[in-house]
Amino acid sequence: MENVFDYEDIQLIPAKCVVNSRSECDTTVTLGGHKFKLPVVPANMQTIIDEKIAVYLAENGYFYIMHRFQPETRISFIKDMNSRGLITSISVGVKEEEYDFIRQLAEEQLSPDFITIDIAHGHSNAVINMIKHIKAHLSKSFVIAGNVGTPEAVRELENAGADATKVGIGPGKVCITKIKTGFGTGGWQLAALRWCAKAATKPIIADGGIRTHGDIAKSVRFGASMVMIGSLFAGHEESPGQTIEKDGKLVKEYFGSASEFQKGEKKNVEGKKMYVEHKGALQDTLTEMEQDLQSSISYAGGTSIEAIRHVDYVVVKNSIFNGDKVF
Ligand SMILES: NC(=O)C1=CN([C@@H]2O[C@H](COP(=O)(O)OP(=O)(O)OC[C@H]3O[C@@H](n4cnc5c(N)ncnc54)[C@H](OP(=O)(O)O)[C@@H]3O)[C@@H](O)[C@H]2O)C=CC1
Ligand SMILES: Nc1nc2c(ncn2[C@@H]2O[C@H](COP(=O)(O)O)[C@@H](O)[C@H]2O)c(=O)[nH]1
Repeated sequence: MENVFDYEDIQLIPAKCVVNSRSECDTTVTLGGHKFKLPVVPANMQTIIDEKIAVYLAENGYFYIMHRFQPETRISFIKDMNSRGLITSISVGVKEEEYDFIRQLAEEQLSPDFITIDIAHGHSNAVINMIKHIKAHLSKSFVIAGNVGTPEAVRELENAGADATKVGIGPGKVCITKIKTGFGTGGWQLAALRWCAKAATKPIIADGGIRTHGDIAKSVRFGASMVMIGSLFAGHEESPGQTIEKDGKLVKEYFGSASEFQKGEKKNVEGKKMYVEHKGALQDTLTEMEQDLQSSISYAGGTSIEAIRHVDYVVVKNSIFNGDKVF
């Protein structure tokens, strides 16, 4: 692979503006036949989403993916969302009991709108077999499979029946995969996204490494239909997890799904725990993201997300922040 780069190495080049106000720019996106307000989904992690946030997001037109770390609650979650007329979007793993779970959903005629297979190393027979199992039992569910970091993996999962693939191994804020294993897309996630997107025939979700709202536009430019974000969504009033006071400031915990805190044991740990600044209301962040993306669209010289996909860019190796701290 030549010409690797990451989010902070890239600047998109402005094109002539065609709107009189940024409010004319449309940030909506369609995935799996459903229209969402933003091409953004909060990470399916236990300190990022819970049932209450899922309901809020679905009721307000945002995409969500519920995590899989309280497996016994998934059926009642689906029934509750169905009773409210809301989109159902859950996660599964690949262990034997997950096969039974999919069979149970089919028997109870509970077909989630979206099922995400959430595995660290998604380029595997374990994921391919699970995609086929879901498609055999719940043919109407839109299957998102991951995580992967190569075009070969994208092709194989798409060929197995995945409706979308999720790209990103190791770029996450609480990820230590790159340090513990030496593998992944950490440090070159945006280039990996472009590499994968060239092979993809179905939507790609870019997962991990987004540190600023501008990184959402950059992801779209390099082939993402949607981005998954953890750290920017951590620390809100509504976020699950403990709030504590540190050096006179309120902070909230954010931990990796493969951390010791999540697993309850020190085995194959590839995630850590950190504290992030308390950020206020979730909706304020969503609103700011929408405004910033509207502005991105205006700089792209268009009126919709599509305009961003075609802009030129320059590589300014590690220099765009010029030593400035972003947040
Ligand atoms: N996006 C990312 O960079 C990463 C994300 N994560 C997140 O952490 C959570 C836990 O992930 P994961 O450990 O996959 O889930 P699980 O603990 O549910 O493991 C799933 C299955 O895959 C096996 N497995 C896990 N890693 C590997 C590997 N590298 N090679 C072969 N088999 C493997 C496990 O067996 P065994 O444990 O016995 O090996 C298990 O049978 C997920 O939410 C995932 O998204 C974790 C790491 C990286
Ligand atoms: N290597 C690990 N990656 C993890 C773990 N838990 C979650 N994740 C991934 O991170 C993103 C969120 O990234 P962020 O940069 O936006 O904070 C998440 O969607 C997962 O793909 C983990 O324990 N280890």
